[in-house]
Amino acid sequence: MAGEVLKLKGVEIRREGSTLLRNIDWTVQEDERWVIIGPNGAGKTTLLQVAGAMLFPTSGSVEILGERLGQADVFELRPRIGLSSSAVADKVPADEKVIDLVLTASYAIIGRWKEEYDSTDVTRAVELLDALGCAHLIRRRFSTLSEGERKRVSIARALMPDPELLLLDEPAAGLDLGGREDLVARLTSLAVDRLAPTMALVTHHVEEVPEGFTHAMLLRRGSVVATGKVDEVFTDQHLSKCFGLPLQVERQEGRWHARAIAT
Ligand SMILES: Nc1ncnc2c1ncn2[C@@H]1O[C@H](COP(=O)(O)OP(=O)(O)OP(=O)(O)O)[C@@H](O)[C@H]1O
Repeated sequence: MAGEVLKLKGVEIRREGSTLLRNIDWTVQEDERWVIIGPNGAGKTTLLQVAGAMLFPTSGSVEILGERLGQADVFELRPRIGLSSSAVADKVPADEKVIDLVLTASYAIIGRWKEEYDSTDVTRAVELLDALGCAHLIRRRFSTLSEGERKRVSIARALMPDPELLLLDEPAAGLDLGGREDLVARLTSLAVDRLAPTMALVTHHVEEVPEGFTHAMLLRRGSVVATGKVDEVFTDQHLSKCFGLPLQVERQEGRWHARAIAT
């Protein structure tokens, strides 16, 4: 069996009297691809921040890539994780160039300073941007990009350190229909690539789940509604409970669709 990449036990996050995550148990094996779904405010981004070693739990234990959060050096751990999130994008300095934003992922830092990069790093960054359809944006300032362009650049950045764990927070948000379908196709290729990193993807929509994603967790108000293999988790009953309205879900040619049932 492949190794454990993530192991969360009894994780709670509390802030200002609110419980953002409640008693979360989550184990992710190396060859698994996870999707985390839930309504606004369910705690999805918070969970991904924990998995990305960006947030420490108030209680419970977290192991990431065999390292225990609280004991491990996060500055050594973070470059092993690729995280694409608007929480990262929001921290980018206004004058940061796209190429520098991707390059600095090698050190898991934001904002180019005096670090040295060799030609191999630059070539890799350019190739990743090209693969995500962003070659023409290399010299642009990140702050001037459209929402969809930012998403693609953020994914290139997340892949730059050749991560062992890839975390994507709402990668399709803000993309137009063509952009969404293009991204879903790229993630499908990545999901079935045996050499690709272990992945966890956050979304609000089952329509955005790429084929090849093996497992799902449904979150509502900080608690797990259902977790396990995608086929067993994506049921009318589980999704209706998760989103708080009667839903019907179906799978056609590998893609999922959900809609409200008229009452
Ligand atoms: N510092 C804080 N203090 C109090 N509540 C907070 C704090 N930070 C986040 N929250 C709340 O925690 C909840 C979970 O937030 P989170 O961003 O993880 O949800 P989400 O599922 O990603 O939501 P969305 O789908 O809207 O992006 C939200 O209700 C949010 O308002």
